Amino acid sequence: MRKRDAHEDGEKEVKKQKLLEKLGDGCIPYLTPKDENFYQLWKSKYPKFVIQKEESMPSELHQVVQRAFLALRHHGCLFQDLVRLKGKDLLTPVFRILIGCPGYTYRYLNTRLFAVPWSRDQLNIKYYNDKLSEACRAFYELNEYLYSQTVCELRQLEVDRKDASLPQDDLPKHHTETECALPAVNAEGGGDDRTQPYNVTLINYMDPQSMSYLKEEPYFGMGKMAVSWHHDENLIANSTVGVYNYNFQGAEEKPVADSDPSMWSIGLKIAWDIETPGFVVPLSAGDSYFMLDDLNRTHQHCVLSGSQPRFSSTHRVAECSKGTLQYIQSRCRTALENLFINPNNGKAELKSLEAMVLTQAEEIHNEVEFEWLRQYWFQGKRYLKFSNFWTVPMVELEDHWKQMEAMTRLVLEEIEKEKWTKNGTCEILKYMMPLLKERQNLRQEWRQSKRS
Ligand SMILES: O=C(O)CCC(=O)C(=O)O
Ligand SMILES: [Fe+2]
Repeated sequence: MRKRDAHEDGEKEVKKQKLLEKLGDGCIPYLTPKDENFYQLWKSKYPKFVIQKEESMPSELHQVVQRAFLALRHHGCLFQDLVRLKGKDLLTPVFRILIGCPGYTYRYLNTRLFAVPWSRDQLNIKYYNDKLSEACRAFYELNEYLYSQTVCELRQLEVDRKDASLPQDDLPKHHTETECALPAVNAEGGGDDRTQPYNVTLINYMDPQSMSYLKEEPYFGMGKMAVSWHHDENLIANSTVGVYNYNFQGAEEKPVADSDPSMWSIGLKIAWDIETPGFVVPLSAGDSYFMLDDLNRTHQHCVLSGSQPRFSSTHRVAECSKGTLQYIQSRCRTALENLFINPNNGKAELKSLEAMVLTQAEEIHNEVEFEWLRQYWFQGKRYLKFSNFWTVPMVELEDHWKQMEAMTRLVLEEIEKEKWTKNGTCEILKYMMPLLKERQNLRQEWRQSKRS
């Protein structure tokens, strides 16, 4: 694990313990739609959380998306992730797959997920079968739709903010139609990070009947959690998260005549605040919700389990400056620029022995090994179930990595030669040693932690 992550985890744990202490045996109140002040609380403390009810989305899109979810499940294409939380390796209770822009990845809780590419006609991607190809296309369409709705909702938010001084209804709006004839979000013009299109969706699935243990929500007593309190990580600052919810009648479940199945809900709370009541919003099949603007930063959310099996498609703007295939390929090219194959004898040589050049290559060596190759291969063959998209690039990255291994050996052989002054060797080692040590530690960590 990265040192910074460990440090942040530690700080968070201390803060959390303090909150729980302050709370003692009591619980903080939370409100649901059954409570009188629910809508007022929504408007005052959670206005950037918005729901669009099932009716507002075209019914064909519901059908296509719901069929896609079921196809993923039918073909065994959803997986529990081994994530790292507070220094422990844990399997997520929800089963997941990342779908998104070709070549994009999303990193959460020390795990990098590789997007199964969503299909656009012009792309030459071979899917394992038509059903999975259709499924990826469905999430592409859902993504376009949710993005258009996000733009509307952000505009509405801006209008509401400007009108805040004017009297308003008490009820937050449930949009039933696309209402895009509103002023632009960023009237000043220029790019607005908040309205970047979603580039990936993380699909979640859980059947509570087959989960023997789910954690109880600890602060409010909201019930069993499928996903614990968190902020979504690794997103563009202030970008919205848009989620489509689909719970359905499971095969083994016996419908009970007079008691409703308990509903799946989203819990929201203000981060590190035990004064403001929590907020629980039940979801029906086909509802979508949006965490607009900076809501994901100021608030935490959790998913409270209902009794039915449930899918969600969570669309996000992943921060991908170091997370695309294009990026890592170009990094590898940079590292390998220092490698020269002598045409006379076919031997590998280093072009430069400058400390900075060598160090950069070792940095990239670590990056491609731990952030890409090990992450990919640890997740096994899950991506092959969909398409051939990642196969060739991963073989190529591995090939680059092998060349970098050779480069490291060349440096170490080189500095053993007698011609080097002590200072020269020290200079190189001073920069390289930390990276080589990091490599050794990370290799050991991977061996230990992933063995389980
Ligand atoms: O399933 C949901 O509604 C949200 C899940 C979630 O919070 C996440 O995947 O980050
Ligand atoms: Fe989340």
